[in-house]
Amino acid sequence: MADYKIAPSILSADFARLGEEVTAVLEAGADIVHFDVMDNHYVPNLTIGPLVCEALRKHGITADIDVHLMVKPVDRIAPDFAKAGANYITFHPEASEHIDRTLQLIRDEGCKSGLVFNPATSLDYLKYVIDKVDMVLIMSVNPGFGGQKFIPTALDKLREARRIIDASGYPIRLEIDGGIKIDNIQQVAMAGADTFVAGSAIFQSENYKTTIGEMRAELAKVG
Ligand SMILES: O=C(CO)[C@H](O)[C@H](O)COP(=O)(O)O
Repeated sequence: MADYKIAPSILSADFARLGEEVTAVLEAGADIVHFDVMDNHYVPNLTIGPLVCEALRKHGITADIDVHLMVKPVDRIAPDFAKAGANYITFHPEASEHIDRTLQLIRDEGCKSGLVFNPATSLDYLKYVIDKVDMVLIMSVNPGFGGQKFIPTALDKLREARRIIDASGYPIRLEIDGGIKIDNIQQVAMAGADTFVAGSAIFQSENYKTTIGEMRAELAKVG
């Protein structure tokens, strides 16, 4: 089977019990912690910052933390997340003044860097910086809120991103985020995704282990 990773988005967790919630999804079989950062400027919502990332590390979370920055500007805050224990830091190209510089800044801070593509954002942004990218994140909803419906045009974009990544020869992960459920995870894997962000589908389910197990069973059908 391909190296699939399931990344619960803590946006849908119970924030009053965040440490316990993250521990619970990891014990239930999740691979990566997806950490959504919103600034009420680039997106119309406000969430959490580096202090919370650091608190998760202090709580004993050792899994990779994948910080998705929905903030503008990017360069001022990215190093703070590196210091707080992030492993991946991804950002939206429209939110950075100098995309190449921001990617390099994240790598210089010791993290893996990535670009996030909104439903209407072209993958052209990848062309001249692909050597500095460790993750491509395709948004299958408009960013800002959990629990939205999957936008089907993301499937074509995933296929295009998969072609670009494979042609580049770089070991870049291809992540999908927004409206991912047990009943569509197989389809997005077939379109080329290898990393699956799921917020409401996991955190609003009765049993995290059963839900993650069912997601893995769907992925196993892809091979
Ligand atoms: O980045 C996000 C929203 O901007 C969230 O990660 C995403 O929407 C996950 O939530 P759900 O799985 O409930 O759609």
